[in-house]
Parts: sequence; structure tokens; C-alpha cells
Amino acid sequence: MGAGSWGTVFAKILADAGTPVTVWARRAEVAEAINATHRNPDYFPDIELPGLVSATDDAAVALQGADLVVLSVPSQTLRGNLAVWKEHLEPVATLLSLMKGIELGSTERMTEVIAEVTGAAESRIAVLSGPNLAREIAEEQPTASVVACVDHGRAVDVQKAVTTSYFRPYTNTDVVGCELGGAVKNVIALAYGMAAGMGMGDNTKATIITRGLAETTRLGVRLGADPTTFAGLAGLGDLVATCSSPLSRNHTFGEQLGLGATLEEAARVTKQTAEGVKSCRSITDLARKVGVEMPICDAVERVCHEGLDPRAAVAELMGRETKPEIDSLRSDND
Ligand SMILES: NC(=O)c1ccc[n+]([C@@H]2O[C@H](COP(=O)([O-])OP(=O)(O)OC[C@H]3O[C@@H](n4cnc5c(N)ncnc54)[C@H](O)[C@@H]3O)[C@@H](O)[C@H]2O)c1
Ligand SMILES: O=P(O)(O)OC[C@H](O)CO
Repeated sequence: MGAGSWGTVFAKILADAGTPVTVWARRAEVAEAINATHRNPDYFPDIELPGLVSATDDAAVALQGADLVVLSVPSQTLRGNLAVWKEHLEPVATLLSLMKGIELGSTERMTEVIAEVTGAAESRIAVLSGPNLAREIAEEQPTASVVACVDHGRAVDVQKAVTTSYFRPYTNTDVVGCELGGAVKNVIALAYGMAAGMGMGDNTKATIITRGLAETTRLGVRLGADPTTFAGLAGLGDLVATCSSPLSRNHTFGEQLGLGATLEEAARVTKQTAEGVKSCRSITDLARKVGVEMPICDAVERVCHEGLDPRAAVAELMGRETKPEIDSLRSDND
């Protein structure tokens, strides 16, 4: 459900793994183009989609008989989309989230939104997350990922359905950790991009990655995640890929801000969904709610939404009280 960058490439993965896929596209012309040319002209005009991929702009048609429903729309529209789609869901279908964001207002993770709107049991809801830049996967460059579900057997079923010669999914039962890793890394990638845009070097960038992972882990552990998850593909793996890649929309958006662009100017450059720009607000709200300090996310939120200059944000972060490193990695010490 969603024929954007990741939805399109994920359909290719499924089909290459032998599963017939019907892609739901919001715009009829995109669905028609996929059916007629086996390409998505808006996102990957150069990539041929396998014969097992077809498309429709009718959600009821896409969902009919689907035993795996893959959700790949912007995080902030998911609730509204599901409200329309839920009546067409098969009662036993697995609902797999590809999304990396936290809902504004509710501060819910995507699997929480899915459970709330559809009423599906936790055991039917899974998330896939990892260092998965869509363009590289479209080119069949080898990558790994994580399928997380509280029901290990269901995670294994999804794993089997999406394993190809270039895509290697692992399983995990830590849904909270995998989801938070995916959502928070977008915000840290904005900070990394800003540093790059301001001309800062590798020490600064490594500091952002490492301290970004520390605050992600703190939040995760407070919310019940396994700290080990953050050392894995959905944690460190995705954080490194997103921070350092010019293919990342969040990196690019941050870089534009670091170069002095306004939010509107940066959005014109990235065009596609840069989830961190909205999720920085829901993540900092969530962190405040549970009493965890997230200074980098907080600084990004103030740059994006309160007009803080990125250079002033750096000065503030560097001026924070000094502390022992090990203590600051624990969730009860910020
Ligand atoms: N692109 C990647 O490399 C990548 C990789 C992993 C995860 N993700 C995550 O996957 C999710 C989807 O990202 P994407 O890259 O495909 O984004 P995208 O911007 O490329 O595509 C989003 C799609 O959603 C559609 N859309 C926009 N508004 C909508 C609405 N109101 N209702 C329904 N559909 C709407 C758009 O038409 C588009 O087809 C995000 O949470 C992102 O963080 C992306
Ligand atoms: O382009 P981004 O910044 O949304 O990142 C894409 C993926 O999440 C990388 O794993």
C-alpha cells in the first residue's frame, strides 16, 4: 500500500522472492504506468519491475485476498489511510509496516497506530527496518534488514517471503526497538546533514552518530526495548547508512538547512518524504512524556520548527554539562 520510493522497491523484492504483488498507488496514472511499462516513472524510471508486480489505484482490489499487507505511506497519513482501508483487510492478514516515523499528537509508533485503527492483535503486526536505501536495493546491491514481530513464527514467515539474492532479512521479536531505531535515526540524520552542510568533518559526524545512538537507546530502553537491538541493523546499521548517504532524504534535508536553506527550500530539494522533519517533534514529545533527555533530537526540533540557527544549536550542544560516558548510555541517566 503505497507506490512511492520504498513501496515500489519492496514490491520488487517480494516478486523476486516469488510472491505475486498488487501495488496500491494513490494516483491512477502511476498504477496504469506500472501495468503498462513495468516501471514506476515517478521514482525509478530506469528499473524494470518483475512480471509478478501489478498495480491498482483501488485499495479494495489491492487488499482482496492479500495475506501479507505491506504499508508504505508517510507516517503522518497512515491513520487516515487505514481508516478507509480496514474494512477491506483479510481477517488473518499479516500487517507489515515499512514506515519510519512517530505519529504527531499521539506520539504512537506505526505498529501502535495499526493496532489501534484495525483492531488487529499484536501477533499479526510486524515491522521491517534496517539500512535500506531504496535506490541501492532497486539496483540489487546486497543489503540486510530486520523483520520484527512479537510472534517469532510470523516474523519467520515474512522473512521467507522477502529473502532474495540481494536482500537478507533477520528476525527480531523487539518491535519497539526496531521501530524506534528506524524513526529516531531520521532525526539524527538531519543533524548529521546539518553538520555536513556547515562544513564540519568526520570527528563531528562520528560524534553525532555515537551520541545519537546513545539517546535513541536511552529512549528505547525506557520504553521497554532490548538495548542489543540498537547495536543491530535497525539501530546502528540504519543510523550509519542514513546519516552518511547522499541518497537519504533526511541527510539531504539537513544538509540544506546547514547550508542556510529554509524548511520550504529544503523540502523543494528533497521532494520525497523526509520523515524526521515531522517526527523530530513527536519524538521529543514522547521523550518528554517518559522523562528521557534527547539533546540532539531536541536541537533538530528547534532548528526545524522554532527557527533556531544550526550553529547556535551546535554551541548549545557543546555547552551542555559534562558527564561520564557510561552513565549517559543508561536510560536512567541522561
Ligand atoms: N525510500 C527509502 O529508501 C525508504 C527505506 C526504508 C523505509 N522508508 C520509509 O518508508 C515510508 C515511505 O517512504 P517512501 O520513501 O516510499 O516515501 P515517498 O515519499 O517516496 O512515497 C510516499 C508515497 O505515499 C504517497 N502518499 C503521500 N501522501 C499520501 C496520503 N495522504 N495518503 C496515501 N498515500 C500518500 C505518495 O504518493 C507516495 O507514493 C517512510 O516512512 C520512510 O521513512 C523509506
Ligand atoms: O531517505 P531516508 O532518509 O528516508 O532514508 C531511507 C531509509 O530509511 C534508509 O534506511
